[in-house]
Amino acid sequence: MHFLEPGTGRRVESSPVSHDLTYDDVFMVPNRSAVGSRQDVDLSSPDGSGTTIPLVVANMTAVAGRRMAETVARRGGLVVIPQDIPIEVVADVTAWVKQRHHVLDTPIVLAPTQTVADALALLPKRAHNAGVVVDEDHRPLGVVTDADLSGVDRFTQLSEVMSRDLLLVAADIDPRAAFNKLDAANRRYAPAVDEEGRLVGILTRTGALRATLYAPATDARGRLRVAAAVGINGDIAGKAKQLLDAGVDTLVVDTAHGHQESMLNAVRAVRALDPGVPLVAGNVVSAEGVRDLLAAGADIIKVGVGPGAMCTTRMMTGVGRPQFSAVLECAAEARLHGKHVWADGGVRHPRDVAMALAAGASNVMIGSWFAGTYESPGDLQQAADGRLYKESFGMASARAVRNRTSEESAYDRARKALFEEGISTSRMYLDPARPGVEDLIDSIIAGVRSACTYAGAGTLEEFADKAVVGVQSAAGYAEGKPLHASWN
Ligand SMILES: NC(=O)C1=CN([C@@H]2O[C@H](COP(=O)(O)OP(=O)(O)OC[C@H]3O[C@@H](n4cnc5c(N)ncnc54)[C@H](OP(=O)(O)O)[C@@H]3O)[C@@H](O)[C@H]2O)C=CC1
Ligand SMILES: Nc1nc2c(ncn2[C@@H]2O[C@H](COP(=O)(O)O)[C@@H](O)[C@H]2O)c(=O)[nH]1
Ligand SMILES: [K+]
Repeated sequence: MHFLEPGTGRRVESSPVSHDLTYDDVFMVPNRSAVGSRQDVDLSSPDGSGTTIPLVVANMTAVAGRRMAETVARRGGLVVIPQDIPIEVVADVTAWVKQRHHVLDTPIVLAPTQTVADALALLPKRAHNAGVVVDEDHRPLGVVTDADLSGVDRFTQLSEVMSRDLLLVAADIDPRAAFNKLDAANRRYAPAVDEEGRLVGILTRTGALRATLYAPATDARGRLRVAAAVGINGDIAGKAKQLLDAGVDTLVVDTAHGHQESMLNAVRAVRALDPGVPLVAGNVVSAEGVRDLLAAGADIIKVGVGPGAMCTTRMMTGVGRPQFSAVLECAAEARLHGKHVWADGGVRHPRDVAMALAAGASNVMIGSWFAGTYESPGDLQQAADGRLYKESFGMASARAVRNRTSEESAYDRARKALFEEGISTSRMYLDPARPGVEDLIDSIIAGVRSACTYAGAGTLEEFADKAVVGVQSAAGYAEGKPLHASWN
């Protein structure tokens, strides 16, 4: 990456300003490009994590669960299951994700004798908003959607309200053929069945389209990937070993202050296990932090102190660093050692992902933004004005600390409750135009693909190499925003 010198337009090595920068402070100028199509850009990461799009979902309890994990891995990203989840549950989630289909979504399966109330409770768990009613042999009998369930008594059996007019597709159908079939029949989705007619999954029209545009993130055996985090308290090596035995594909050792001795010891302990999967450690924001964590045995360094949407660290402590400069410095240091960094926190627009990649990140972590989707673990709630939302909270909030320390003594719990560095409740509204995490991924990846071609880059490494970044004023940033109503 080069900076743009204001006024001259020359490309220079170092920042034209003497302060640190965050995503909003910077912009990119286009370069001459030989990349003919945005679709030709290869977004797979060089960092060994196996992502085919540079997105990692942050290890936050309000964001990263099994539904998020399968859905994001199917599109090529990776989800980190948080350290607060009991190991047995992480093992279950890992096994479940690894049995998921690459193309078909996991259906909501209902019996004809179940009630409208049962279906209504389950439909919000899927962006496609449909349940498949099956017989005892798992063969589809009908489907139910919101439209079938509204205005009906809640105890009505589904056999009475389901739509029996089924369009079925073969589970192994070519995605493009499936898209055409659904489009021709003017259907939004179809249950997919095996040769015996048993339900395997559900395929939406957009799901079929996406299957032609994305490549799933898969392990050596072709199964979807999932990552998991460990903290730095207790028997870290023991927990890490259990996670590895459960089959997680990437281990993340995560703490607020990643540049502390207990963290370095934790990383050494996990490295000593010879994990055989990428070992991610953080969070730090300086070249020294990167060096020490790499020396302790990390493969990938997680960068970001304070940019997170749920994070109050900077307001509580004054500690942190504007994220663009933090990523730039840390990525440069990691590169000297042949290693990589993940940019963690503060992403609110597709452009932020592009800027993080320009600064040299090999993947970009997103937390809170994805909390406001159907796939996050929380219950879907409705505000007084009718808008749908989910609750989000920080991993260092009183709420998270209370859960994490439930086994500890009353004294320790009370002591730890004092060090709150995150917010306990935030409403993350679902965007009516993009309510599912895949809708957000579509928009982010479209932005990133386009950014690469503007820079003349066909890969992420080329992008980080060729990007030309300038520093802008708040007015410059504001100019880039769209206008949703007239000026006056
Ligand atoms: N990226 C970010 O900006 C931040 C992220 N987080 C996230 O919150 C989650 C919880 O992390 P964390 O609070 O580290 O909790 P952990 O439970 O992982 O433990 C932190 C350990 O580090 C010790 N410690 C020493 N100095 C600090 C410090 N300045 N801040 C925190 N702990 C310190 C603590 O001891 P003792 O309690 O005795 O001091 C404790 O033993 C993680 O997911 C983390 O990523 C939290 C804050 C900032
Ligand atoms: N200081 C805190 N940081 C937190 C907390 N919970 C999560 N985080 C960090 O934020 C990122 C995700 O950032 P986002 O802007 O996408 O939400 C996450 O990976 C953590 O590093 C917290 O309670 N306090
Ligand atoms: K913040």
